[in-house]
Amino acid sequence: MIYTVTLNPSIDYIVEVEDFQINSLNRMKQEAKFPGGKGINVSRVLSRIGSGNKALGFIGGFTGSFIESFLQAENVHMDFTHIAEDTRINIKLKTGKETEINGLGPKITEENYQELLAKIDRLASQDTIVLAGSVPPSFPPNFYETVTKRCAQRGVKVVVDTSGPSLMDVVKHRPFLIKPNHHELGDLFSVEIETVKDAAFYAKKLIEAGARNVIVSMAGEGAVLQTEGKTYTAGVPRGNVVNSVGAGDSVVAGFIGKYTKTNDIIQAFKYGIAAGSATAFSTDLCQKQEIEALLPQVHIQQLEEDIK
Ligand SMILES: Nc1ncnc2c1ncn2[C@@H]1O[C@H](COP(=O)(O)OP(=O)(O)O)[C@@H](O)[C@H]1O
Ligand SMILES: O=P(O)(O)OC[C@H]1O[C@](O)(COP(=O)(O)O)[C@@H](O)[C@@H]1O
Repeated sequence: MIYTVTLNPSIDYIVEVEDFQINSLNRMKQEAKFPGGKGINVSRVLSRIGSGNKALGFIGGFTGSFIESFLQAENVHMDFTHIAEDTRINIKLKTGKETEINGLGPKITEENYQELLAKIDRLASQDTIVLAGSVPPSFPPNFYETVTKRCAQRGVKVVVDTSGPSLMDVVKHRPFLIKPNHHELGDLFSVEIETVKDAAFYAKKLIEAGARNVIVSMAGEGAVLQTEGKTYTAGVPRGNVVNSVGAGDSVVAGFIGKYTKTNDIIQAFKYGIAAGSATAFSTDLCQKQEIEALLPQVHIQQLEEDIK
């Protein structure tokens, strides 16, 4: 079974304003509310592609109830830990450009923390855990490292999609997959990543530090998969980007859902990239048929200079 963990879920409030003016009253052209948070997005896409999964994490208040009802209606399985404060609301402002304002998130108590850890400690070697998104301010900043270490010791496959320096502490515990985008990867090494070759160079550094597979997504510019021996690149499909929120999460879901079924890393990479683009081209997260329609446009190539 695949478990996703969202420490800091959100309602993603998508607001479209035409001709946005600062310092004056703007009226919305369109609005939509979706459950958000990276692990929850991964769970929603996994459910849509028929991969059994369960969403873990913290949920609370009226915002939390909205998320639970929404997920229930989509038949996403959940085992959330309930907290006292409201789950946050993240604003995604579309004004021709995409501006995001993400909330801080509620307080998580020590008791909440221990309840979640106990659930995670029940996972076993046939399971995969996806740790995705930011760590709430009231939380131990090394949480992902702690969980990766504990899970890896029991043979659980660990997937981590987060940013910041804590990622370097995670990789030494041999996670199965990490998926930074090229900005996040660049920030880790204090460099600008502009080309697929740059991305491959720094992805190899993460492999040398312990990660087993690294996907670097570069939005419309393609993606790199670095394994322990080989480097693959993917060209992304061309299309009209409608809402790229959750595109990276869809890459993770498509990859891990396909890999769990086939054990084929290249097919999984291809499916992940098609899922990312299918989400970028739609208002909400992608549907299975949208992913599969894009598959013929995703071309995977192996780069020649592989590491040993
Ligand atoms: N302009 C685009 N055209 C086609 N696909 C895109 C575009 N932007 C994003 N995607 C898809 O979404 C995936 C993730 O996007 P990216 O912005 O790199 O990650 P994140 O959402 O984590 O920041 C890409 O690998 C690609 O499949
Ligand atoms: O936990 P963070 O880093 O604040 O991010 C949460 C946000 O990321 C998302 O999961 C989208 O992530 P991506 O666009 O990177 O795939 C939103 O649903 C949510 O609002």
